[in-house]
Amino acid sequence: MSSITVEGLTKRFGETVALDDVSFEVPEGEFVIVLGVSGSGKSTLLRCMNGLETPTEGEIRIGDTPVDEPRPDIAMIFQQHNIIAQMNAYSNALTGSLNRNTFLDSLFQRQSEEDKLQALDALDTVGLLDEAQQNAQQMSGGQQQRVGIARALVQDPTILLADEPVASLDPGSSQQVMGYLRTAAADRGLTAVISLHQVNLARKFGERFIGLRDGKKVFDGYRDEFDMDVIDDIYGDIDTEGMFAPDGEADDGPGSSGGSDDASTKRATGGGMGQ
Ligand SMILES: Nc1ncnc2c1ncn2[C@@H]1O[C@H](COP(=O)(O)OP(=O)(O)OP(=O)(O)O)[C@@H](O)[C@H]1O
Repeated sequence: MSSITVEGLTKRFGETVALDDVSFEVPEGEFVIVLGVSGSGKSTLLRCMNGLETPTEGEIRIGDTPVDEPRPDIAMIFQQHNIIAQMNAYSNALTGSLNRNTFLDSLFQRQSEEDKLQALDALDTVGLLDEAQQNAQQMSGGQQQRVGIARALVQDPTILLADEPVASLDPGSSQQVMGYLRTAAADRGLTAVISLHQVNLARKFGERFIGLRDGKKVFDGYRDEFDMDVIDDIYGDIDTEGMFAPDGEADDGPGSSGGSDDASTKRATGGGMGQ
């Protein structure tokens, strides 16, 4: 069972309350986007879910098992994808199998045929099979993040977490990466929790949304409830203009829901935005 339960999660760093009694459940296979301004607690939530931070109070469970350390069935994609620039896309993707192989086996690429096929399959999933032999340093930021997704898939997780995976990408690449993330999660039945700060990307690719504000959960609901009042609740007095990244001209990649992007339409027409 790869459902996620977050129960009464509080995380304090000294005097700072990064998360304040946050609870929610994510059923197996659901694709959830966490939204909030900088400092609202998104990274801390994902780091607790991945076992990288220990809750001050409360608990995270995968199925019935508490998460108290990083584990191979939970893959995490970061804003800085940390792929190895000198290695090609295939070798980078293959490092996702590190947890199943010794360091020496990995160093000399003595992984099993199954692991190697999995690396090629993961590159195919993110549209980079033809670039498998290309050095990562020659790839664009968006392609490098797609290699990061492939590496996470080779880990063979049941849970996929991504902390602002498109924060450093241009709008076109952001849409492509979100499309591939969505497709990868759907095709493999992964339970996915992705943090974002661009509202229009969230609306385009998300099905369920969790809003954090000052460490508290202020919204938890689905596309039909995620309206401008909710966006105001999450972002408060903050000017949300910059969070509506313009739509890119690049191909959206697979998985784009093509859902209406009326939030950005409202921005363009000046209607309904809380200031
Ligand atoms: N290791 C830490 N030590 C001290 N304070 C921390 C630490 N990590 C996070 N915080 C604080 O906890 C709060 C929530 O931070 P967090 O990084 O989770 O927010 P965020 O929504 O992910 O922001 P951003 O989008 O800027 O990454 C902030 O006030 C932050 O300064």
